[in-house]
Amino acid sequence: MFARSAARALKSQSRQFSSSATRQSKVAVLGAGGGIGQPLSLLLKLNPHVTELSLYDIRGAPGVAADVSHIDTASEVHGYPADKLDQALEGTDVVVIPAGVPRKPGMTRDDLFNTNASIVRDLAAAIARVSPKAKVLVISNPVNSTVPIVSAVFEKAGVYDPAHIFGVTTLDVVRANRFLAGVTGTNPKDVKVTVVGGHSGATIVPLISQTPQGKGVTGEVYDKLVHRIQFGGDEVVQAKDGAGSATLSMAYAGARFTGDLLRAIHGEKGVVVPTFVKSPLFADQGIDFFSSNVELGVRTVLSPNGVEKIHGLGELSESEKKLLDACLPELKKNIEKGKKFVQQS
Ligand SMILES: NC(=O)C1=CN([C@@H]2O[C@H](COP(=O)(O)OP(=O)(O)OC[C@H]3O[C@@H](n4cnc5c(N)ncnc54)[C@H](O)[C@@H]3O)[C@@H](O)[C@H]2O)C=CC1
Ligand SMILES: O=C([O-])CC(=O)C(=O)O
Repeated sequence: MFARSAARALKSQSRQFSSSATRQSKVAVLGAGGGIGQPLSLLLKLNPHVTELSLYDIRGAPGVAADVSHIDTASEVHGYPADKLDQALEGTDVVVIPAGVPRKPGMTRDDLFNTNASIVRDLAAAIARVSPKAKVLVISNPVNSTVPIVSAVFEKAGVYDPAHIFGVTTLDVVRANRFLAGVTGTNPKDVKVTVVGGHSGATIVPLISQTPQGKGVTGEVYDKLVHRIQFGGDEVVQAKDGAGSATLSMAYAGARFTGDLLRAIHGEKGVVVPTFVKSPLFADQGIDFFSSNVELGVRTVLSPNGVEKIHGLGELSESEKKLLDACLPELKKNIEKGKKFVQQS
């Protein structure tokens, strides 16, 4: 009896092992030659779920690919120059987009719209054509507008699955965890702040009251903490003094979110993280994209893997309700701007 159940357990274990070992995940990075793209490609080379890494940029991707490909992990790496976008996208499961220009001091993320909207639109059109089932992770700013742009392009192409398109807001979570740990003298690894809304200034809403560490943070300390989380990007832009915005922390955040999604794709249950997606939470107010905790996973409708479940916001403090009130109108404008851009294209 014991021998039979032990044999059954062993068989199921080996099936599990072989299915995860043989599952292929091809990940493409569009904008791989840039400040984020290079370290992001490096970190993805270290992820055991990535079996093939496809690096594309209008400048420098073959060089980055040659460099990263010497790292002694199992994945294959290929670099593609400007005229080889379709080849870069063929058969991809996940496409991460950090292509576009970064801010300089004095600019808002929305000031990047004129340049980045068309870059993201054109890359999205190529993904929709070549690899329509890929999960698309948008890093390029302004995220509040570029995610609606990618979604509208997919919709126009007739291949839109809202469960497959994600705005990467993980850097806001990373900052919130680090800064809250800083003011409370705790270890950031034990801090888990949910950040909701969007990804720019007042649209970034950290739910500090929902963490055990944040409960005692009030008054001026709280106000300064929230401001630092909302404007952490500006802190880096100013410190870099014209040389760009966050690249290393963003590469970490991008690799972390990609890793979370890959873990879910490879069968792990209960992977719940904030990300900016098509969302019902404030759709009745005309805001149909919103970042909140999302369970990543396997879906049975439309096609597999992606957004499994969108969580509500939970209980908010009075301060958080005010932050949310300030977030919504700005977010709505940013989303509408993205949608209108594609309609008029
Ligand atoms: N979501 C987030 O939390 C964050 C987003 N960002 C955004 O990420 C974007 C990239 O930032 P960086 O890497 O610092 O900029 P960067 O200028 O260093 O790199 C951008 C790369 O995109 C490439 N590129 C431009 N047009 C392209 C196209 N059509 N196809 C493929 N590649 C193209 C450029 O050649 C360059 O290598 C910016 O829009 C920035 O605002 C930055 C930090 C955090
Ligand atoms: O601030 C920027 O322009 C880049 C960014 O999105 C961030 O660092 O959060």
